[in-house]
Amino acid sequence: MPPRRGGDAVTVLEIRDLRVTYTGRGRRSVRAVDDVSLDVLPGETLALVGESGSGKSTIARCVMGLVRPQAGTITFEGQPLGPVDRRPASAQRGLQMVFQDPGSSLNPRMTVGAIIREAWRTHPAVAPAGDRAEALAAVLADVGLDAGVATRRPSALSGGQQQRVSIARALALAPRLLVCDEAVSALDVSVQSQILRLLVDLRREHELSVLFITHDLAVVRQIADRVAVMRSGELVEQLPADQLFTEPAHPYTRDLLRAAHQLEGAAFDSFDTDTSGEQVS
Ligand SMILES: Nc1ncnc2c1ncn2[C@@H]1O[C@H](COP(=O)(O)OP(=O)(O)OP(=O)(O)O)[C@@H](O)[C@H]1O
Repeated sequence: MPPRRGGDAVTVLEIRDLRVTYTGRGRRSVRAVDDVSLDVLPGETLALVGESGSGKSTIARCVMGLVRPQAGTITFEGQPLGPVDRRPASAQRGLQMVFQDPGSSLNPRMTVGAIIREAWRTHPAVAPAGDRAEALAAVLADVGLDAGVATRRPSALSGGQQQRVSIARALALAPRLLVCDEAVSALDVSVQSQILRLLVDLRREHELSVLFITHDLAVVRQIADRVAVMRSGELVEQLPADQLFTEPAHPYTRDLLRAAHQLEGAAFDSFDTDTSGEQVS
């Protein structure tokens, strides 16, 4: 099936009428995602925002095949996606995720080099044919890490370096879509900015599309082209990232912005009044 078109561009990820209800033992069920439809277009970063518990991570986990929706479809480059173990290798590899906490998503017993070689072992179709040491150094250089990092374990690295390793592991598989779930939330603000700049550069260099999940609207300004706003499992609004800050239509989006202003104070205001027109993409 050829990839479908959303406007003029082929849709990389198409989510239609997605519904997820969690049913805990002896507890009431939670409708985490309620008939959500979204598209991610080639080369764009779509930010999925909303307060804690609004269903953002559940959508990411459905996209990655880790949660099975009760209803709806997810299509990647025109191919409907099922649970992760039933996905073709090309779709498993083409869709990579970067988690919030690299400390727990990287195997602490493996060196950085072994972590990346393991990714290639799992997906031999994209493993380098020639000198692996050279390819490893190139992947690490892509994320701003020295080749010497390959012999170290994640615990010997800073949080920012660990997140760079997570991104390198994803990049090693030549993905087309990166799903980042609160990928900078655990980092200091200055390190956050470095990782966000790295993601912006990599998106351009590697022609990636990005689904970026965050509760932090200041982050949206730095990375997103478009924004989808979630509340209590429902999608309340989709709009260009610039408009989020200037003309949010939905009252809930305005509440989110107001809350962000109160939290971030002057630092957030400076984002809002920045008219330098500096491009991040
Ligand atoms: N495994 C689970 N079992 C039961 N309920 C769950 C499970 N995972 C999430 N939930 C519930 O589903 C709803 C949506 O959670 P989800 O983690 O998707 O939201 P979120 O917007 O990503 O929030 P956060 O940023 O806090 O993770 C919440 O009410 C949450 O408590």
